[in-house]
Amino acid sequence: MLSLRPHHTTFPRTSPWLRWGRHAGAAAPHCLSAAAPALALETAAGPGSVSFPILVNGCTGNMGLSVAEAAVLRGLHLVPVSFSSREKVKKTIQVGQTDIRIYGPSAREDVLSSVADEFPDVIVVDYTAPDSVNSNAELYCKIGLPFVMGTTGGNQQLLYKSVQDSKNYALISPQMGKQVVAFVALMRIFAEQFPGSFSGYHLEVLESHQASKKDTSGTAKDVIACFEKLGVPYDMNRMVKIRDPEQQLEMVGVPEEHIEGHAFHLYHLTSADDSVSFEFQHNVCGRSIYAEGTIDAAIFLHRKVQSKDSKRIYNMEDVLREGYMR
Ligand SMILES: NC(=O)C1=CN([C@@H]2O[C@H](COP(=O)(O)OP(=O)(O)OC[C@H]3O[C@@H](n4cnc5c(N)ncnc54)[C@H](OP(=O)(O)O)[C@@H]3O)[C@@H](O)[C@H]2O)C=CC1
Ligand SMILES: O=C(O)C1=N[C@H](C(=O)O)C[C@H](O)C1
Repeated sequence: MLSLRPHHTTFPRTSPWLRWGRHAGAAAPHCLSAAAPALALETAAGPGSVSFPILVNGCTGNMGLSVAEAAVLRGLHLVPVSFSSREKVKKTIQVGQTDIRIYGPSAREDVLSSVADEFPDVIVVDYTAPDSVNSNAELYCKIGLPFVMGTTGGNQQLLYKSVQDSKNYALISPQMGKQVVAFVALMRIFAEQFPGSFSGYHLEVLESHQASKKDTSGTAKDVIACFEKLGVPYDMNRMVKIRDPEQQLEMVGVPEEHIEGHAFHLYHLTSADDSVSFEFQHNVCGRSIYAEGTIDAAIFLHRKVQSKDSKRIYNMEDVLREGYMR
C-alpha cells in the first residue's frame, strides 16, 4: 500500500506519485476542480513577555479555535468577540477562561469599530473562508485594524490593493507553518537563481486535506509558481486534490487521527525522457504548526505597528528573516 506518512523512511522502488497515479489517480475525487462587546480579557503573560489584545475572526472554525487557544497560552489578551457568516448564530465559545461571543455579519462593522476604540493596539487574525477574504480585509482596512490574514483564496490582487490603498498594516500568508514557509522560500530562491533549469520536465502535483477544505491549497499554488519559473509549465486544473477520507487513509497514508486536520503535499518532476525524477513532499498532521506561526506573525505585526514602520504589508518570510525561526 502506498504510504506518504511524514516519517516515511524507506526509499520506494517506484515513486509514491507514480504508484498513486496508477492505482488511485483515476479514481481520485475532483472535489474542487451589535452590541458593544463584553470587555473581559484573559491573559497569562509572564513578567517581561509581550502582551497585546488579539481578536480572532473565525473562532467557530478549526483554525480560529486553535489560534485563540495558542494566543491564550502565549499570554496574549483574547478579545472576547468573533464573527460567523450566519446571521442567526447565538453562540459563545469558551477558550480558556474567556467566553467569546459570536456575532453575525450585520454586526461586524459596529462591533469591530467598538473594538478599535476599546483596544487601540489590537491585532486581528482572520481564519474564515475564501469567499470572505476580500470583504473582511476591506472592513479591517476601513476601520484601520491591522490584521494577519491566514485565510486562503479570494482575490489576492484585490487583497493587496485594499491594504496598499488604505495604508493599513497587514501580514498575509497562505502558509503560517514556519518550516513549510522556509521550504517555499527555498524553492523561490532556487527558481530565482536557476530560472529555466528544469525546462522540458513534467510536473505532477497532489495535495490532500480534510474534507471540509473548500479551496485548492494556496501553498501548492505558491510552490507551483516556483516550478513555473524553473521552466515547468503547469495547468492548475491538473492538480489532484484528495478530500475523500477513505482514500486519505488507504492511499495517502494519513494517520486516522488526523483525517480531520492534515495537509499533505507531493510534487513530482520527471525529465522528458523519464530518466531523471525529483520529488518534494511536505506533510503536516494537525494544526499546531499554523497556530504557533500565526501567533509569531501577530507579535511581529504588533511590533511593526507600534514602531510605525514605513513598510505596511508583510508575509511569513519577513517574520522568519527577523529571527522568529525556531
Ligand atoms: N495560512 C495558513 O497557514 C492556513 C490557512 N488555512 C486557511 O484558513 C481558512 C479556514 O480554515 P479552517 O479553520 O480549517 O476552516 P473551517 O471551515 O474549520 O472554519 C472556518 C470558519 O470560518 C467561519 N466563517 C465563514 N465565513 C465567515 C465570515 N464571513 N465571517 C466570519 N466567519 C466566517 C465559519 O463559521 P460559520 O459557519 O459560523 O460562518 C467557519 O467556522 C481556510 O481558508 C484555510 O485554507 C488553514 C490552515 C492553515
Ligand atoms: O486549509 C488548510 O487546512 C490549509 N490551508 C493552507 C493552504 O491552502 O495552503 C495551508 C495548509 O495547506 C493547510
